Formats: sequence, structure tokens, C-alpha cells
Amino acid sequence: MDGDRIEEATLANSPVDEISHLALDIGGSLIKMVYFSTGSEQSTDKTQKNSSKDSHGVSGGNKHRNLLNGRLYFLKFETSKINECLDFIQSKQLRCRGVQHCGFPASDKNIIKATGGGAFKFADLFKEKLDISLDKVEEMSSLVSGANFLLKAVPSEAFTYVNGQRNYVQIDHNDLYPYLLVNIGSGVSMIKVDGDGKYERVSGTSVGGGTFWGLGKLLTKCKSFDDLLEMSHQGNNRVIDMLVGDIYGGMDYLKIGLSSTAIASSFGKAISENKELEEYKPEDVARSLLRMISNNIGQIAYLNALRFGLKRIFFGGFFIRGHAYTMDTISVAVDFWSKGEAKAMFLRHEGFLGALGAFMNYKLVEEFTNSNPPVGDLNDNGIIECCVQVSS
Ligand SMILES: Nc1ncnc2c1ncn2[C@@H]1O[C@H](COP(=O)(O)OP(=O)(O)O)[C@@H](O)[C@H]1O
Ligand SMILES: CC(C)(COP(=O)(O)O)[C@@H](O)C(=O)NCCC(=O)O
Repeated sequence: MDGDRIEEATLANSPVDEISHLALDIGGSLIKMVYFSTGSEQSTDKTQKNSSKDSHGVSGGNKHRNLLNGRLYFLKFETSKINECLDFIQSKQLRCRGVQHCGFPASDKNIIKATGGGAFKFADLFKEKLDISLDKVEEMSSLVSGANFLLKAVPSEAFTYVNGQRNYVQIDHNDLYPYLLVNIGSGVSMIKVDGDGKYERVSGTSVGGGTFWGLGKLLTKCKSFDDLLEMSHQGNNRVIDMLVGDIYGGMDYLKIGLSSTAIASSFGKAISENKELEEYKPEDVARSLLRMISNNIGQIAYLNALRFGLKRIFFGGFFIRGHAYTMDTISVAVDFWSKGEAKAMFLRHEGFLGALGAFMNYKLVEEFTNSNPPVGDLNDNGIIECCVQVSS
């Protein structure tokens, strides 16, 4: 399992035998998992049969429907280590004393909602190893339903990042659309969202998270994504980037709005200096790379927002990782290009939009109880409390 130690701690406390529905987003780099758990023994106390005015009961024709209080849990694995994901699901399945016990139809047990390219690529593997069929959910539609769910259900989900400060944004449900969703995964998809299920993928770029991680690995020889991010944190991009001041003899080029410290050419200094790669500090290389990619995505996002007159841009995907410098660069790029007109916003469950969207496809979630996880990164606490509806 990927090194989210706090998520693991959460898991350790989580009621492993009560897992019911689980959804996956199998991407080019990471597998994201969302699952619902009712929470150990108390679940049966909380499970309430439909009855007249019971706030947890829903009347549905002749059917009885139960509402179960529980939590959505979030986990991720590296796609290249898919066996860890399979082992995890297998261990949960063995311990799931039943789907029946949780009130879910047994037939659901061997079908998992899954999105992302891996839902196609690894379908046979899931069937062979776990006898599980992947019920494929379209990737863009999953991203959109995941984002819409979060923006409506979780009060402190979206935030701006300005001058090193997170400012949480209250979303008015009646004024959410339209917005631009920029998902920075291995590659980048830009989606104009006009409502629930109403969206259009308007652009994308192959220069995304996979580029940062792939090039970063080659150039710095670092072993993990987190190391690369940490290095970028320590580095100084001015060592490698050619700045406007480097070209203009230390002066600003104000006529076209460029200060002397603006990057004129990413990695441009490497042309004239007679240095080998080894002579640059890996930290500086990582910093220039992160800045180049974040800036580029911020700019393309802004241009697409401009194309469609969108004022709000939400950035998701695991490239961001709640990383200060990444968010700062993207925010500055959007602010700079839009002259302050458009706002870059980030999502606390950034990387789980697709997996959540696939989960939403079960059409179970009925209401959100205390669905506002404590403010902080998802790594601190990504659980969302909610109430799901089941028929019996
Ligand atoms: N632990 C990690 N291992 C690999 N990549 C990571 C990790 N954490 C963040 N990333 C970044 O997130 C990107 C993948 O983001 P994600 O939204 O999961 O996309 P995908 O669906 O393509 O896997 C990677 O390309 C990398 O830039
Ligand atoms: C193909 C993808 C939708 C796959 O999603 P991912 O696994 O990267 O999250 C994405 O990588 C993408 O949008 N790439 C950019 C392709 C382009 O528009 O040029």
C-alpha cells in the first residue's frame, strides 16, 4: 500500500468485517479505492427498518428500505503494484461476513464499480484472481459526479491557495455551475461542467503528473514520488530556469508585463552553462520541473476557462497532493493570466474524484450525516460520514 501512514492508521481502526460496497478508479499511475463501511457492531444498532416517520426510513412502494449510517474510506495503491490492491480486496472479501449482514443483496458481492483505463486493462485479472467482475463506469462522467458530490456534500471541500494560505470556499449549490474541472492525473483532462451529468471534455494535455514523476525520476534518480516532491520543496528553480532578468540584464520587461524574476524559459539556463546533469542539485531540477508543469497546466486551464467564460476552475488529481508549491504555482498562473478574473480552487479529496464518482454509480448514498472531515489534507482524515440506502 502506498505510504499514506495516517490512512493506514485509520484503516487499522476501521471495521474490516463490515465493508460492503467498494469502487475503484484504476489510473495510469495509481489505483484509488473508495469503500463504505458501517462501523463495527454499532452498525446493527444504527440500521433501522423503514417506519413511518423515522428519519432513517424511506418508504419505497412495497419495498422496505434501510438506511445505514457509515463512512466512506479512501485508499490508494500504485497501479504497478496492482497485486497489493487485489490482496486487499481479497482479505476484505474473506472477512465480509456478509454482504447480507450489512443489508446488501448478495449478488452485488462479485461486482465492483470501476472506472479509469485499468477497468478495461485489468478486467480479466480481477476475474481470474478474485472472480470479481468490474462494472465499468465512464471515466469523465465519474470525475464529474465525484466532483459534484464533494462540492455539494462536503462543506469545506474546496479552497483557494493564496500566499501560502488555504481559504475554504463556501459553495452555493444554486450557483455551482458552470465550472471547469481540471483533473491532473498521469495526463490532464479539462472538463466543462454544466450540471449533474452535464459536461463536456473540452481539452487536455499529455504534460501532467506522469510527466513530472517520469521525468523527475530520470533526472534526479529519486525513488519515490514523495521524495521528488520533497526535493522540489528544497530546491531553487532559478539555478536552471532562464529568467527574464537573465536575458534583460537584470531588468524587468514591464512593457509586456514581465518582471525580471519571471521565468522566460524553463530549464533555459542549462543551454549556456557547460554543466552535466550531475552538476545540478537534484532539488533544483525537481523544483524547475514542478514549476514548469504546474505553470503550463495553470495556463492551459485558464485559456480554456476563457474560451467558455468560466470564472471558477477546480483542480483535482493526485499530481497536486496538497503540495504548497504546486498549488501556489497553479494559483499564480491562473491569477496572472486572468488578471485576477478567474480563481483556481483545489479539492481536499483531489485524487478520489473518479473513484467517488464510480461509487456514486451504485446510487446508494442517500444523505450525508456529519460529512465534513476535519480541515486538513486528506492524508489527515479523508473519511466522509454518510448514510446509504439499501433495499430489503
Ligand atoms: N505515491 C505516488 N506514486 C505515484 N504517483 C503519485 C503518487 N502520489 C502522487 N502521484 C502523482 O499523481 C499522478 C497520478 O494521479 P492520479 O490522479 O492518480 O492519476 P491516474 O488516474 O492517471 O493514476 C502521478 O502521475 C504522480 O504525478
Ligand atoms: C487518457 C486520460 C483521460 C487517462 O486518465 P489518467 O489515467 O491520466 O487520469 C488522461 O491521461 C488524459 O486526458 N490525457 C491527455 C490526453 C490529451 O488530451 O492530449
